[in-house]
Amino acid sequence: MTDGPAVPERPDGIGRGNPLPGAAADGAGRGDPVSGAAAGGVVPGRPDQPVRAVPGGVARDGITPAGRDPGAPAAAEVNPAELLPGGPAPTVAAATPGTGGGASAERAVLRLARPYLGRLLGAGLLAAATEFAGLALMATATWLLMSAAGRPPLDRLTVAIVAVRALAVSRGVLRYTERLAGHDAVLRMITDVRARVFATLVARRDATAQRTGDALSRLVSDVEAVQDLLLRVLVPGAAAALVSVLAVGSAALISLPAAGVLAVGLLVAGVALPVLAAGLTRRAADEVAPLRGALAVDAVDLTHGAADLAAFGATGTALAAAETRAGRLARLERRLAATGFAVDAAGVLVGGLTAAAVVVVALRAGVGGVLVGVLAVGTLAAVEVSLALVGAARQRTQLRAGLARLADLLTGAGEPAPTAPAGPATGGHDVRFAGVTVRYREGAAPALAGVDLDLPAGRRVAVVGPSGAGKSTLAAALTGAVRPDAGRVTVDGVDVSDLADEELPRVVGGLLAEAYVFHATVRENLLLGRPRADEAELTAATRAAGLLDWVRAQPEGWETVVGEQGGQLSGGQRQRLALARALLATPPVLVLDEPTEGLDPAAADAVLASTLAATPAGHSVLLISHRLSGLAGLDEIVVLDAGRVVQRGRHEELVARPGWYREQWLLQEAAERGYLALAP
Ligand SMILES: Nc1ncnc2c1ncn2[C@@H]1O[C@H](COP(=O)(O)OP(=O)(O)OP(=O)(O)O)[C@@H](O)[C@H]1O
Repeated sequence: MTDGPAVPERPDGIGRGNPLPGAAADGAGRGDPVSGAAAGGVVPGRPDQPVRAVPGGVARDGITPAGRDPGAPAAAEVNPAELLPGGPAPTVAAATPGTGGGASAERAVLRLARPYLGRLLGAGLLAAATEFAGLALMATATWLLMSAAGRPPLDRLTVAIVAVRALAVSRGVLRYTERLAGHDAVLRMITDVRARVFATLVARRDATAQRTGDALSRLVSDVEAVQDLLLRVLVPGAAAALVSVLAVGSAALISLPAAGVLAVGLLVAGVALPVLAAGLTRRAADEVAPLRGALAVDAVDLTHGAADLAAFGATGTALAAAETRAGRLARLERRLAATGFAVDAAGVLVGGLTAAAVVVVALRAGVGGVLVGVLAVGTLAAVEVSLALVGAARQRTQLRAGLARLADLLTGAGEPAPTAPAGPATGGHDVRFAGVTVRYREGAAPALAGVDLDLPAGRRVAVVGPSGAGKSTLAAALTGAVRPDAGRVTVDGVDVSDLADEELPRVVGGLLAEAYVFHATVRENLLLGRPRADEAELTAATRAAGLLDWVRAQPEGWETVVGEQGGQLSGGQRQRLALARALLATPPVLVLDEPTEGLDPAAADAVLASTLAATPAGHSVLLISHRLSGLAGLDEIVVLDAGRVVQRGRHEELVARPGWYREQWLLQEAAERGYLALAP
């Protein structure tokens, strides 16, 4: 707080509703860098359950405000597609969340590969050609060596010699082009996927967007799972299957029975072993991706929250919890590696046995010595190629969890539904709180108790009151982050909870607590408010928020990068940037939770005045404020205390009456003028 000693301090503010795109608090809530004690719930003085976010707000102690379905999908107010250079994303079909539905998650993710299908197919064919060239090289070289042992005339060997050279060279060239084509296709695709994941995370209102470690893991590991799925599973898997068929066909030209034995060996190596490998590794693999995500969260929490953990004497406990998780991950990875080695060894055995069986069968079928050698070596090479399917199956199993998480994310919030405000929303809406009671926990004192409030179109109301009075809960009830236990919050007569997730943000929006500023340019941060805003609109909003002079003073102007979490800005500049973004969105019902926090009194007055002036006439404003200065122009001021409305009226009426408002106003006035000693 910067408003002087007379202004009550805020509590840590956990549970502040935050329904805006990009306004997700980085962690559990205001002033809580420990992100909900994710590292095992170790923060003293806090319940040991992790903080859980509900759409639009974070519930402490894993308790969702009564009545709110924690599983309800969050709406993406910003259309992620519009943030991307490539235009709208292909729709991702529903994947079963958290699924056993690895295949459906795969399908959902693979839909993203559609634009790159041609390139991927090319890469697959090149991979098959590479493998087949290797197989043919082995077989031809064997024929050449064995034939040469009989010292035939050179011209009988010439074709084979040329073929060996050609195959050796072409194999290298093919391998190179296959890698080039495969990586080119996949890197193009995952760049796109990563951008979509980022945009989706930005737009989400739930826990995913609140946990930077988890978000990082999604952006890195889960997206890499897509890369691995294509490069290490599908492309080599398809190539191995194709080459196996070609190998059996080639062997059949020499001996049908030998080809039959080879087919059986290839089926064991290419089908049975992969199924076995997948089965053996599935359970451990399913645990690995979430554990990696949790460890990433631990790392972020331990780093960002180091000072707080140390201050609370909780560093040791937090480290121990993270180490336990790391130990579990290491054990799982060791188990996966051991299983992998065992299956690989079985694969080598299958290769040897198949080659031996092929030799026996070929000899019995009367195949000549040189060709038996060719069949034996060809079999070894073919089985080796098909063993790629074992690796692919194992890899696929390990990717399931990451892919499912990714599919969940993109399915839940990545749909390019036209939820973003395309331009200034016009027309006002009537908001009404009728007897609203909110209780965060059964038996606890209500955060709001029977609150009535009218906010018709065009009206401007301030909600003030001491810390913990329920001001933010009031805003959260309006944004749908908290559902009342009793009473109703309605917009144009429709209960807020009956409005579709994407409907409400079109009507109600603004600046809520701890708006998040992204490690991006000023322009990009602002465009979250209105993706298609033009220069004039950016300028107007930034001017109203009191940030325009600063932007103009920067050498990079709008393109100034603001640093991670807006770290290269002062607290006041961050707040103004967030405010400008909220103003750009121009929701018909503008909620402003402490819009001038972090600004000095003069700047706060100026910014509040220009903000109110910038709000279109028909739009209503719900202003939550600790500062009482600058409220004189508002239609109504509602004073909350312990969840109840204790005073209401216009500024001049309230300062004339004894009560909390008058006392605080005098106190703040005195404090701001530096006359604290004279205050009553
Ligand atoms: N998610 C939550 N879980 C449990 N209790 C909560 C939660 N959020 C708020 N509360 C409690 O509800 C009451 C009202 O909190 P609220 O944040 O609405 O107050 P406020 O007036 O906005 O306070 P401040 O001005 O300090 O931000 C407080 O007692 C607070 O501890």
